[in-house]
Amino acid sequence: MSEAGTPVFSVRNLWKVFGPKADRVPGSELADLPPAGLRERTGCTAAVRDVSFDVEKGEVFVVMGLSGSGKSTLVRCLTRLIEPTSGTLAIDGEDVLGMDTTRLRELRRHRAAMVFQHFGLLPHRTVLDNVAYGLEIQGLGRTERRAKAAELVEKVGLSGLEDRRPAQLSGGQQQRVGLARALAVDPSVLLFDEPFSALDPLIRREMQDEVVRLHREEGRTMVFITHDLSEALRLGTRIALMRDGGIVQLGTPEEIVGSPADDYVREFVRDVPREQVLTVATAMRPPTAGEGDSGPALRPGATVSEAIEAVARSGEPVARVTEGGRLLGVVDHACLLDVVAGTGAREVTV
Ligand SMILES: Nc1ncnc2c1ncn2[C@@H]1O[C@H](COP(=O)(O)OP(=O)(O)OP(=O)(O)O)[C@@H](O)[C@H]1O
Repeated sequence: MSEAGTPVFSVRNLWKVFGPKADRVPGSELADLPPAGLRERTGCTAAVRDVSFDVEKGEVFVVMGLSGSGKSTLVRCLTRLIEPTSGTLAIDGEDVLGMDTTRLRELRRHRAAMVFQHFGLLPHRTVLDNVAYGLEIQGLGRTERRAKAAELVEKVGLSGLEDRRPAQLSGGQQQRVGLARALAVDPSVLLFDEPFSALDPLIRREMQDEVVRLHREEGRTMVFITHDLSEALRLGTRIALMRDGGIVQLGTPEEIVGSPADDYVREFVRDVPREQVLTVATAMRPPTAGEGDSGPALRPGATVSEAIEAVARSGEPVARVTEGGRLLGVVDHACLLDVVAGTGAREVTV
């Protein structure tokens, strides 16, 4: 159990193997075969391979990886839309693998709402009725559910479009309806399966901002699948980077970019502008005598890029990193340039 209390999801040694006699793979010597070898010997694919992690309350947990790395299978296992082959899985401390069909239905409807890439809206219903749909299933009366739906339509920025049908909306607007519908049931966790990948870049960016805003305002727990690194870095509190069914690294964006776990991750993040992800808390050094007296003050979470701007604007040689009035360290030109150049920057401790 973590400081934040019971995790929303707690996943241990989870496997999903597709193919004949899949059960024999986890825990046997077959489990150590590389994907091609496993396929050759058994005809099986290990889409999720011995994966363990917790999703903490209030975080945006991003599952990232290339096509075929196992992202969708993993997230579908969380609500047993795909049945795991082995392992353990709990939501809010309750065993998911032991749930009967009624409890599972309740889990998918109320506790873990999914937002898909293809919006799955009902074409003959209006925006308002699409949003109210989840509440109808929950058995809420008509007046009550329309009032609640109107509130959510406003929350996702669709006021004025309540009476339109899905075909009369843009892709981004349709995705907002999908989002409002998922929010309507007030789930403990929202699961997003590449929800924005079909949208054009500007709208996609707008929807990402929407997710950031919703997260900030409501602190809702989210699990977000993407194959897009910049999306993962923008949205993720933590990122699980998958390869061949396994998690190769699980960490904050700063940990993944600042301390890649292996060459694969290093290659993956090679083109990321480090100064936009790494923070002054990582780049700073202890002050020498008198250095703490002047220079712009930054919070430890400020990015190196923000620090460069602050130092340049102030004309001072250093910026101070402070928290609650306390001086934590300073960043000078050399510290900041080290990060940009990727030279000698302190490793981020995980
Ligand atoms: N029903 C299935 N039967 C057999 N193999 C499957 C099945 N579903 C997925 N796989 C395989 O499992 C692996 C992981 O697939 P998955 O769809 O989870 O990956 P993904 O990372 O979500 O990919 P994408 O980004 O392309 O959606 C792939 O090798 C895929 O071919």
